[in-house]
Amino acid sequence: MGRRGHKKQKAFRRATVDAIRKARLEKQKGTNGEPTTATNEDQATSEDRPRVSKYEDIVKENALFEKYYKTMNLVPDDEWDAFLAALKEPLPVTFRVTGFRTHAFAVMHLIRERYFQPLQSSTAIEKPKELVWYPGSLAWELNLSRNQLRSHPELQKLKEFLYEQTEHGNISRQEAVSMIPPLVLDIQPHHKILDMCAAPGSKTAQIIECLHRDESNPIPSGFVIANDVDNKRCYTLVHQVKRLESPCFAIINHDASNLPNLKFDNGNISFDRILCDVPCSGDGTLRKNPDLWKKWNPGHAFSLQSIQLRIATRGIQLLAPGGLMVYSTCSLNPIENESVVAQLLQAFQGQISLVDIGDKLPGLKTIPGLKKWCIIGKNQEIYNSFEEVPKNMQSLARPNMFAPSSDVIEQLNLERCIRLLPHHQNTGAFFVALFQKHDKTVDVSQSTEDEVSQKRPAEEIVFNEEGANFKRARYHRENPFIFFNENDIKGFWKDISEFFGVNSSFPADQLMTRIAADSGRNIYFVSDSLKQIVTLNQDRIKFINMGVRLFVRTDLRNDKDKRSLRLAQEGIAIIDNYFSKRRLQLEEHDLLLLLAHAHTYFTDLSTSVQSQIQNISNDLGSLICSYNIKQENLNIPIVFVSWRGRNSLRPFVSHSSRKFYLASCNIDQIKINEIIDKLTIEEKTNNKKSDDS
Ligand SMILES: C[S@@+](CC[C@H](N)C(=O)[O-])C[C@H]1O[C@@H](n2cnc3c(N)ncnc32)[C@H](O)[C@@H]1O
Repeated sequence: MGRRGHKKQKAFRRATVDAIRKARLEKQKGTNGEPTTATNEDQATSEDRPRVSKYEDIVKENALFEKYYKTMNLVPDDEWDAFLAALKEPLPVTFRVTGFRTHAFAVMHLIRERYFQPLQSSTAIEKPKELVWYPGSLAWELNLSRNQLRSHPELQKLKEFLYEQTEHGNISRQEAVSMIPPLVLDIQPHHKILDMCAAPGSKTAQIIECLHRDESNPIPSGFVIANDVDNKRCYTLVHQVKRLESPCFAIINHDASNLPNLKFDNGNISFDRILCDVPCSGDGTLRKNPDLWKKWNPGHAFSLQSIQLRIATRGIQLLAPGGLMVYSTCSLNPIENESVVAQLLQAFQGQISLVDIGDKLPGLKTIPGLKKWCIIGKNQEIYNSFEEVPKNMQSLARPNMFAPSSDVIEQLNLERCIRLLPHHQNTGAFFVALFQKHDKTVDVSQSTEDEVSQKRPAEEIVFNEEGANFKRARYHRENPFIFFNENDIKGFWKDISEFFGVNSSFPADQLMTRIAADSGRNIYFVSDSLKQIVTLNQDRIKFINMGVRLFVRTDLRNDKDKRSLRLAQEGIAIIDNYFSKRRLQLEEHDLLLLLAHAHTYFTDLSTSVQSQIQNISNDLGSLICSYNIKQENLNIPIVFVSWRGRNSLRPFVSHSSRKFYLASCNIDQIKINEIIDKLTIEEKTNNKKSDDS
């Protein structure tokens, strides 16, 4: 190559790298350093922000983007204008009702009766639209534009309710297309599941819900290991999944492309289901991130393919024979989609194949994966094969980024992948491929040697200041997870279990703290499998969080006194199942009083509850309160913990839960707001009194 060629090549590389660095830096500022230009999950926060005028000024055009996708016939010719127009429109709000089935149906019933019903009579607004392909009628699309909100106060009420219930965890505002990958995985309660790139975690939450689909069993045998390379984003993930109160998940912090085998059951874990939702250039999120219009550049996809391929490759290695792995991106670019899929199918030839998911979700409009694509250079030149790529670009646009020859491609069945296009059902764009590992492939759990080099656990990969090169940084160590030993169970735990009447079948050896059993501030519970996983692997994998909190230590003077442990509301599913003493069955009168006040005197409670309290014992400490709200054909069981003081009862129920319960008891919204306002004042006065005393 001549001098001029070298110069040109250098200049092109520098421009591409600069663009990537800039995009990374901007992304780092916005989302804690994720090395992608967009994720599909920032909706809840970004939509609540006031619209920034700079977004309105953004010119939603990019000649390179348009030429690239038009040339490769990404959408049929006669749909091109609709496709482009949809990409320039803001995305409607979509949400799904979260949580386990009975509860989710109760929330949905309330939303329909209270908030959707009044909207039916209005002709001026768009009615809430069900996402028909989402099971159980639990996912919806809403038009909440400013004009709509202004013109219809009922819509404003719905917005407020959704906002509060999102805080509470009953609702997840999630982009419609992002709900698809967990649905095609067909998750069962016994599955061992890995979520490789999990933060911020809306798909992890969906997976955990599927794992708990049998509500009669609060501790399913399956589990979810949710991983993310970004330490900070792992804590967002903690926040997202904690509210599901499951003892069956663990969060780990590792580079997924290099994830060591996890020891389990005398071997290594091979996962039944894997979600591989890789970092991507994110041009499928243009509707939500309009600033991508000016940033779009083919270099993004070139630079990301390698990590996408490495993560997915590790996923296939960790998949059990017969298991399923879903690969997804919110990118339109075939370099990040079909090209990665094609390379995986060729690398694991005879071991994996694509599952046809076109018809898996009836009502969902999709197009099949592409079998032909091209690459575009910065100057709008189109290349259909590597031979056409000028030398100065050959280190970026690699041969494997092009579609394989037509005879090979026919055997790969790329048409079994699905693409979601924005104009088909008013969504973002998305790509999903589902792999199945053949039954006869070698099971990684049988191998004794780790196949991958293992990273030292106290290190993570971060971007340096320019955002381009990698460096290693040390992060703080997590406290270890310490399980109750025989002495703890025979001594310390015996007292507690007698106090609360804990069923003898309760597996107390699955209780753990982050310090020592008898002095940790919180006591958590994890499933049997997770206990095994953390015990066998915590010296080599960085576990961030796991399990559900059952007890919190209060400030009572005697540290070892059973009464100094308060029951934690987040462990209520386990508590309700195993704890038989210190329980109160409320009447509606009691429930309403307790929900409306910070403290309720015993003398104000129904005579039935007063006598139950007398029968329990004079010991201060936690009580478990239950009530069944009956709504037409629905029965909503409510169980919450409260603290028995000398003369009064104090429920530990958040404001958003109180609002939900009050609404379920048919209390009017205005009245609910009044109640909560008064409660806030009461709580402040109480706090002031205790500060003063
Ligand atoms: C598209 S987002 C995932 C969204 C997530 N699945 C959800 O539904 O909420 C991609 C994630 O991959 C993470 N990531 C990037 N490189 C990674 C790697 N090498 N290993 C693990 N995670 C990685 C990013 O930190 C980011 O959180």
